[in-house]
Amino acid sequence: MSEQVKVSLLGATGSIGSSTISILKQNCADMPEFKVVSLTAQNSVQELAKLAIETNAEFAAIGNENKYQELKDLLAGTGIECASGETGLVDAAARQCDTLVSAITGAAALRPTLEGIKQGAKIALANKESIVCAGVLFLSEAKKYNATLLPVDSEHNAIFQVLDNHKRVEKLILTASGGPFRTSTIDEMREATPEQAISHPNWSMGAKISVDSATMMNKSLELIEASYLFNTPEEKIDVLIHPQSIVHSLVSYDDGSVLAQLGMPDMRTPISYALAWPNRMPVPGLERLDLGRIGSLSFETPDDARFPAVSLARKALTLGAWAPNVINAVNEIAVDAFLNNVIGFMDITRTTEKLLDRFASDEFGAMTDPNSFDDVFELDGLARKLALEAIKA
Ligand SMILES: NC(=O)C1=CN([C@@H]2O[C@H](COP(=O)(O)OP(=O)(O)OC[C@H]3O[C@@H](n4cnc5c(N)ncnc54)[C@H](OP(=O)(O)O)[C@@H]3O)[C@@H](O)[C@H]2O)C=CC1
Ligand SMILES: CC(=O)[C@@H](O)[C@H](O)COP(=O)(O)O
Ligand SMILES: [Mn+2]
Repeated sequence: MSEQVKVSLLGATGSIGSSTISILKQNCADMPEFKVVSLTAQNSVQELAKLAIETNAEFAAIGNENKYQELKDLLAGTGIECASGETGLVDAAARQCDTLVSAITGAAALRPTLEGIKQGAKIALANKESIVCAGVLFLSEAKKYNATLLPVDSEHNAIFQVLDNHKRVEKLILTASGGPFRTSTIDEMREATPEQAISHPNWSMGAKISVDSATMMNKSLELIEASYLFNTPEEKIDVLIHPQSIVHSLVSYDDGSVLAQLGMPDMRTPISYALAWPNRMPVPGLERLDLGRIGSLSFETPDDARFPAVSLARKALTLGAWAPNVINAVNEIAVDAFLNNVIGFMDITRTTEKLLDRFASDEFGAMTDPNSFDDVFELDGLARKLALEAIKA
């Protein structure tokens, strides 16, 4: 493989961002030659500048406008162009590249990711919130601009790797670690601190997705993500607790075959798969799976009483395309409130369910599916406003 692959990376300073940079900087035989186009961050201006210089990027954008001057100063004399604010992030995504890695947290990724789609880039999609909140519109936009969506989320990447005949699929089976409270009682979960909630047993990830794993809202978002990405109704998607996070997901077919993708819990595998697709590339420093050493893998059915988030996803998909947008927006506000010690751990899912029920009630009349991205942004804003009010009340 000698062709140069131009890559832009939204969310370069995060967990996915740093795993991606480590792949891009790998120096080994039989891998594509990568050229970094744009990098972005929200606040981590020094880290962003350092990464831009190290990777010889063309362009760096910082979301927080107050950090623009600092970024400019840090990049002075390097020839690296820079920008700030949401328009800066969108400009970063608008630069011509082959692959755009979407790794910003939350629905904030939607506008810049859509810009990458408009450029017809391959979208290595780690961010799940953008497809959850915009659903079919997001897919239609990708189709319209001939942009290929390559799932990076480990479960969806696993399914993508083993899904060979959609017509013969009986079930998609998403594995879930169960998070740090898999064996905790409800009383213990009520008292859970942010520090405990972000201590994921297997994966090292950003705070928001770590809390989502702890409530299992991550699996809720992933069920919706899988439903849209693989055009599969919720009743054909199962969730299976697998505490070791070695089997990343499974697909069962109507001839009785079940295909799974396995590997150590390390995001460099799905990231490299997306970057090299339709080929594969080596990842030399990554620990290899040794099942003999691991000995046994275990599986459990999820406990809906302690983790009601998965049922919430099913309910949302049944209600209509507006509902995943609402649960995503409310969850973002509730997770933030939990991390700032404003609400308790169990209040995260409770607030989300309460707001979903409110939007589904007569108070809002018959909710309709969004016709445009403006509709998506408007509902996202309203759900956030009402969630904040509910939390303050
Ligand atoms: N981490 C993982 O293993 C996995 C992550 N994902 C998904 O990937 C996405 C990123 O997760 P992760 O890397 O863990 O998150 P992190 O919190 O580690 O990193 C988030 C990145 O996005 C930037 N960012 C945060 N908020 C904003 C905003 N409002 N506008 C613009 N940029 C912003 C951050 O910049 P700054 O540093 O300046 O704050 C940082 O670069 C999420 O959607 C997550 O669900 C999916 C599967 C696995
Ligand atoms: C690595 C990844 O894809 C995460 O989404 C991970 O799956 C989180 O673990 P949970 O299975 O605990 O949600
Ligand atoms: Mn995942």
